[in-house]
Amino acid sequence: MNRTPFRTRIKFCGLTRAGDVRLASELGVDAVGFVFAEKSPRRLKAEEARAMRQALAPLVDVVALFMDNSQDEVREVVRQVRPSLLQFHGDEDDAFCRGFGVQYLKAVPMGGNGSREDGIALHRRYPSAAGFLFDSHGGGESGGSGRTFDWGRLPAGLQKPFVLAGGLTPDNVFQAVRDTMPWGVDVSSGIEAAPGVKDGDRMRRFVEEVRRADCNAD
Ligand SMILES: O=C(O)c1ccccc1NCC(=O)[C@H](O)[C@H](O)COP(=O)(O)O
Repeated sequence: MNRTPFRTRIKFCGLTRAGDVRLASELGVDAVGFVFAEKSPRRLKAEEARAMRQALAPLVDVVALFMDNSQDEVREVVRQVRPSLLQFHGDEDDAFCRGFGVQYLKAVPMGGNGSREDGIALHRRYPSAAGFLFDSHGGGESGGSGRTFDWGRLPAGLQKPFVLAGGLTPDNVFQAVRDTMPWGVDVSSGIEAAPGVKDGDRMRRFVEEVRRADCNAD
């Protein structure tokens, strides 16, 4: 039985309820994402995220997600929530993203008819990034859309880990992992009953399907 070279990491994003945070931990996800982007229906206040952090089991990371938030807003979330990773979804540059003393992922818009991103150019633009998150939004648009993009447009020449996002569900994530072999996968809408309200059965099935893809157990 051939296996993927490593265990595909899983990030559940846009959690707003402590019970969903606890269940995500127990299902074995690697990270939960708290959204602080202003336009998001899943947006949290720093103190809400800090409180929800208490529901996390050990060995599960917190990712704080921003979209062109101010430096003060990011600093306040870092102070209160203590995320292990930041995710920047807007037009933030490398100098801004690395300015908080926390590793970061840069979200890369793959929606619209933009030209295929060049991996080398991405590394030059974001030399401090720990990795990239390729998502289905267009430039300047929010994430959490529930839409996929053409995975064949993922850039070549990437030297850093990448996370695949955008419209993943329990029904397509097996193929997404097999087709793209990402470092990790990220999901929000695909495990929801409503924006910010996660569905336990969809959460469980999503994790099972990623594990099945890793074991290549067709
Ligand atoms: O999730 C949001 O509401 C959101 C709002 C503004 C900027 C980014 C946002 N989410 C970014 C994420 O990492 C999502 O998990 C990602 O876009 C995938 O979302 P989905 O297609 O719903 O699985």
